[in-house]
Amino acid sequence: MSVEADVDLYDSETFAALDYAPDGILKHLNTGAYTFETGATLPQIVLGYETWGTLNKDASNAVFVAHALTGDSHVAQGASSEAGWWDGFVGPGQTVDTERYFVVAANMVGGCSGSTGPASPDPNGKAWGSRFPFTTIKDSVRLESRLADALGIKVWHTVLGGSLGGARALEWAVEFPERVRNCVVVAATAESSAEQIAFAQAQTAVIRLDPDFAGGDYYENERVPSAGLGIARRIAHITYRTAAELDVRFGRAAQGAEEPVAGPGKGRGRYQVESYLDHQADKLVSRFDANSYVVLTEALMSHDVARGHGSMQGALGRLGGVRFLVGAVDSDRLYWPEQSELLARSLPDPCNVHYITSPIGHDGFLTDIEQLREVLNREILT
Ligand SMILES: CC(=O)SCCNC(=O)CCNC(=O)[C@H](O)C(C)(C)COP(=O)(O)OP(=O)(O)OC[C@H]1O[C@@H](n2cnc3c(N)ncnc32)[C@H](O)[C@@H]1OP(=O)(O)O
Ligand SMILES: N[C@@H](CCO)C(=O)O
Repeated sequence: MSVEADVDLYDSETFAALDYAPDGILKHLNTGAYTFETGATLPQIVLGYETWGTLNKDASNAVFVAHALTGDSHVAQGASSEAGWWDGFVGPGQTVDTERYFVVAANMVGGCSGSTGPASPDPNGKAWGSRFPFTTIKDSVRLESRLADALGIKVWHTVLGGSLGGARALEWAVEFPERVRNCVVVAATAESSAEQIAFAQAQTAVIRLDPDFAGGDYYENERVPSAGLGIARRIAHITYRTAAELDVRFGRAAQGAEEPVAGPGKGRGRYQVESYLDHQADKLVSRFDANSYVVLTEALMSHDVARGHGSMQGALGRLGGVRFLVGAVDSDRLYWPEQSELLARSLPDPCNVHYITSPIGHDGFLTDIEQLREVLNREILT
């Protein structure tokens, strides 16, 4: 059970009393009106965020952790009863040591975990639904800069993330190079490739084709687009793992007593791997909003540091003052290591890519992030 405190940016006294405590508990900041990159304006954007540790006197120990597509601000357990998704990596005495660093994580605008998104009410109390503006990663970091302002953080010691979170970390550096000392980009790229856009489009298309999607305005209906969201997750989850892992884990085995090769008059059972995908789909459907999935997926499709800077070189060339650590999963078939290599050699100070060795593929940035502990603690979080 999370304690929630609503905090208004403009009520600085209340904010000062609440901003640093307790660890891992969801808080809200009303950042006011915001005009999105594409020109639409919403009268109010609230960011849900969590913090761990204490900001030091000169505000030089702040670390921003950016979550991935279906992640959230609950990076580490802290004082909450719920485990965090990077427990063991972020926490007291961990790689990102919350006894030394003040860690901040914000739920991305457009999501469904505490920040304003399509399910949030408009001024008349009706969910934004289909009227929620197209959102980009640049929007995400521009809004997060208001949170940094409110917390008194002029410069992040480090911005850090994997996958969509890595894209957010990189955009932080591109948008605000003077506000980022170190940038850690894991399993992410400088732009979404044609193949990444293609995988994503298959997911958003299947959600939109679910009759229960109702054009995005389903919040007052009895049914929500669970089927479409579940299929989107299945497509996505296959890209997060590898053929080799699925073969070793499941092979062609049947799920329990189910018979995938059915005789006459028999219903067909499932292979284990089908049951596994069904489970991954059901889990996401139980915790995620379909509109948010579309908004965040399309934000990732739009990812291109070059936009507004002429070219990738134009965007990255300005980052001479930022120290980078680029990480990749060696078996990642969604965010190809070659793309991380391209990013690393396109930086003003070209660097090596540090590899997570894992048979899992893209999700290795979640399951095996500890492999970056040594290099992170040697080069960045020293
Ligand atoms: C950045 C973020 O996304 S943070 C937010 C948390 N993120 C997520 O939850 C994302 C979705 N999950 C994932 O991406 C992955 O599950 C990870 C990366 C978190 C964990 O990976 P792994 O430890 O390798 O878990 P794995 O993929 O094996 O899944 C295990 C689940 O599959 C289930 N499972 C395994 N085999 C089968 C099967 N044959 N039939 C049905 N279910 C199965 C397990 O029971 C387990 O269920 P549970 O998660 O409900 O306990
Ligand atoms: N499993 C991760 C992978 C996406 O990067 C997620 O759902 O956010």
